[in-house]
Amino acid sequence: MEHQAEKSNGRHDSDHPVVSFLGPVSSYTHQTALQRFNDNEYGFEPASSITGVFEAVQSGAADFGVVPFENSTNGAVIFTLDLLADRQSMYADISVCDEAYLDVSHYLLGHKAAVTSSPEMSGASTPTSLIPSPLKPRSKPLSSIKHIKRIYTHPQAFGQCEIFLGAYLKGIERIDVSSTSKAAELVKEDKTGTSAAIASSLAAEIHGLDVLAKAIEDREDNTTRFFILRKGVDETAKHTGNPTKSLISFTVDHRSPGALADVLECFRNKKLNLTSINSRPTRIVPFQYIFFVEFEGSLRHDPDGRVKGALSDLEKYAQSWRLLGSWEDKLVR
Ligand SMILES: O=C(O)C(=O)C[C@]1(C(=O)O)C=C[C@@H](O)C=C1
Repeated sequence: MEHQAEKSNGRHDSDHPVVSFLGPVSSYTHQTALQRFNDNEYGFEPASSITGVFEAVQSGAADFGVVPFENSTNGAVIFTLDLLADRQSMYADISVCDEAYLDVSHYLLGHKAAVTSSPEMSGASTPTSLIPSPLKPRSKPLSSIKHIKRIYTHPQAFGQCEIFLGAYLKGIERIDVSSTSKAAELVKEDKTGTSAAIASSLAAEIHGLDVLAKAIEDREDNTTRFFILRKGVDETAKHTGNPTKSLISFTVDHRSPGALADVLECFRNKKLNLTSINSRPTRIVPFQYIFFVEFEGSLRHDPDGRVKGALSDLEKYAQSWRLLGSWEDKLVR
């Protein structure tokens, strides 16, 4: 039976706008794309990297792009921040037009050991003076995983499963790959049966892998936030009356004391709540940064002019800045 998510559906006719996502199929980004865009109305195209999604949107090969932005357990997705930093002005037309949240539950996938014994290990770490009360993993292996010699996944997923990995797979080689679904693909290809992937239950179904452990994420509330990208701004979009958020990037003069505080003050003065702040190296001068600030509000619906006011004040303190987009706040509080 073909799974709905097995199709990247490859529709390219003008009737179907194309959505580019970090693939291959069954990645969490793919699942988010399917959740956000109706399968009958859109074509879905996997990209092999987050860069590929940005390129597809900037070139017009795709109408929309879906990229991970941050995870509630492990923080910012630096690949996406680096692309939004756009140091070489390669993605000048890209804007963030929406966000989507996905509950992320990771599975350990692989091939069951030829002789299946019980899962032996208790998962209880020995308390040490340094860690007197080690955290207990939320789940345990369903069968023995003693044969596992290497684990593949996306670096974000490793960071979300540290307790389980520390308890049951300590010291096992970790191999970073471009997505969790790529990891599942590689494990399927490894005929030695000694590789495992951290990926979704959907990836297990699609690649026909054995589930060695379920729900191995450190926290039950593990959630990833994704951005929806498009080229330019949809001037026809109607304001729904729901709360909005915006994202800007900026640089400041690093020799000027308080320059960053001055920029942040622009938002405080206009009573605009900040919802996230991140930074990445400029890669021009060591230890100088491009900052990202997300705030509640939108320039396109700004009845009391607070956003306009903050952005015009910011002109005085930022060396350079860019409004990366505004969208409807989708966080369920
Ligand atoms: O690897 C995937 O499946 C992805 O869609 C990427 C990604 C991420 O970069 O955060 C998405 C959700 C999870 O947080 C882990 C990985």
